Amino acid sequence: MHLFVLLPLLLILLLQWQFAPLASAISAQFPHIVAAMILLTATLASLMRQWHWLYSLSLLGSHYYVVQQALQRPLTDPATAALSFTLPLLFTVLMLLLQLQQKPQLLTPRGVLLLLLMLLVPPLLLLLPLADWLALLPLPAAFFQPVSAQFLLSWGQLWWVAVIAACWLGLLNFYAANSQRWGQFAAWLAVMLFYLLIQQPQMSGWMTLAASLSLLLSLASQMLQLAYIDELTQLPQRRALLNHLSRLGRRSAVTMLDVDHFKKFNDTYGHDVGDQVLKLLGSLLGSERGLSAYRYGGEEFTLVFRHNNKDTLAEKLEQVRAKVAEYPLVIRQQTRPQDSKQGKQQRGNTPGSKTVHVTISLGCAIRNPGETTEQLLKRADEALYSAKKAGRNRVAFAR
Ligand SMILES: Nc1nc2c(ncn2[C@@H]2O[C@H](COP(=O)(O)OP(=O)(O)OP(=O)(O)O)[C@@H](O)[C@H]2O)c(=O)[nH]1
Repeated sequence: MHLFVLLPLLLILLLQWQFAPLASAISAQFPHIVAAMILLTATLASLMRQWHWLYSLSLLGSHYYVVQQALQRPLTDPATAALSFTLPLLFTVLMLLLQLQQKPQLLTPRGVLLLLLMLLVPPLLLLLPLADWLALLPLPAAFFQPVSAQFLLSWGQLWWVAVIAACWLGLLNFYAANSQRWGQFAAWLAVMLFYLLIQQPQMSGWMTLAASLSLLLSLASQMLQLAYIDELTQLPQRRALLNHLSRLGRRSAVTMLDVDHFKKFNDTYGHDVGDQVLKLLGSLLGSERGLSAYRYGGEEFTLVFRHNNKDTLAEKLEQVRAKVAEYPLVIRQQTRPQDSKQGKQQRGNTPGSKTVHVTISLGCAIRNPGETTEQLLKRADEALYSAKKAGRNRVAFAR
């Protein structure tokens, strides 16, 4: 869950209700502050070569521009009312498009097209006779009724916003979405909240500010993820391990573990299948309780324990070793037929998959008084070496 991306929204609402003088001092600088925040986030994203963030930031910017240009009039004006009905719908469609599709590289024809779409489509609405078109729609009058005198969002809008928010949240959770997707959801929610609170002064500025801050937070979280999390195994990597080791307590232990005969495994089944093994190992180790697992590099992993009880350690490590050794790895047939006709003929005739097992060796070192983490890691590595020498698929403790 990346619900922290909603923090700017909550803080801004709190600021408005509890610290009104500060809020009005900030809002006096709108729209400059809002534009600066969008530009700052876009600059950071570009510096980090995360170009695909520019799509949602452009959409946010162009939406804000249209709101500034055409939604500052009373909603009793039919053209303004029609725009306030259509613009959130268009914003939602474009945000969902960004959310659902694989984002292309920016400097490709598809990338440039997508960027132009995000920048130009919202302002295009200003040129269309929206009020005339809406009058032709066979929708019941209740659909356009405002929810209340305070909340001018119509019942129809409230319905679709609620349904989309619920489905979107469900999908984000179901697919364990990354922080960028959560950031886009938070940005969308902030913009929708603007339409709900459209009567309040400066709401478009506040909510666009909240949306861009959510995108900034999710960008920062993605960068941290890239710096600390290994993409293949989804375990924290060596940099995170060194960080952990730098604040390791006196009562602690470190285990180095390594897949046995992994070179041979790669040679036999291919590097891709080898990657699948590391991925699986990552998820097995990551779900173990009472330890912190890291990918040290290659096919080596490190487990850090916050205690130095040798019996408990031996029991736990033996459990891990056995779990990996007993886990059945299903390897799918690698050589696919070139054409589909041949494939149809082959289907069912060839053995489609095969089950294999891998084993790991583990070397554990319990921290000695006054020992540095480098010495501790070195002893764990030596213990691993002795486990390998003693025949592999076993746990060895350092002396
Ligand atoms: N598939 C895959 N293989 C990797 C990765 N990182 C390292 N390897 C392979 O891991 C193998 C490590 O081989 P060795 O260090 O010789 O060790 P081993 O074959 O496991 O033998 P022992 O450790 O002595 O049991 C090499 O073939 C590397 O190419 C990776 O990310 N993916």
